[in-house]
Amino acid sequence: MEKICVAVRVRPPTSTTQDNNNPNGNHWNVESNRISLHKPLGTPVPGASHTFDHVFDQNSTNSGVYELLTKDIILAAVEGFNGTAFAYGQTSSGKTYTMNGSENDPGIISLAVKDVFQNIEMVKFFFFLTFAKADLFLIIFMFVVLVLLNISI
Ligand SMILES: Nc1ncnc2c1ncn2[C@@H]1O[C@H](COP(=O)(O)OP(=O)(O)OP(=O)(O)O)[C@@H](O)[C@H]1O
Repeated sequence: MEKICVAVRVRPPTSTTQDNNNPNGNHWNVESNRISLHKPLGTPVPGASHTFDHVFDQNSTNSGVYELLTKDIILAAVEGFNGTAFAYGQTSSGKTYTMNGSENDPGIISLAVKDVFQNIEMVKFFFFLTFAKADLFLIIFMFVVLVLLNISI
């Protein structure tokens, strides 16, 4: 993952931003990692086409955004690296929705917290396995030594 990653997420249109002439209901056209303003439909507005590291269209989900942009930051944070994920945009653009989410589509914060605890549990489990294995090895070793001592006596 790059050190800094900038992504744009298009939110579904509201009744005031709805563009009924456009099949996806808004003026924004998303192609791969490029977003362009088309107004009217099929007419790109000059100078209003930009590329980003990622562009999520209006059908994207919070978990999709999390998987692509934030999961790696969280996994690195558990290993001790610093990382930040933040949402920026005009009012009602969907920052809170993306961060907090809804019941059906939990947001970045809850997915991140879940992953942090899941990772801690996994680290604890491997830690336990490592020491349990070491203990078992020691017990078998002592048993073999005792048996050998017994035989030689
Ligand atoms: N991707 C989305 N899918 C469905 N609904 C969305 C989406 N993004 C935003 N909304 C809805 O749009 C409304 C405004 O979104 P939200 O509150 O997240 O905006 P905001 O950027 O946090 O605004 P503000 O800066 O005013 O706090 C909310 O009702 C939210 O549920």
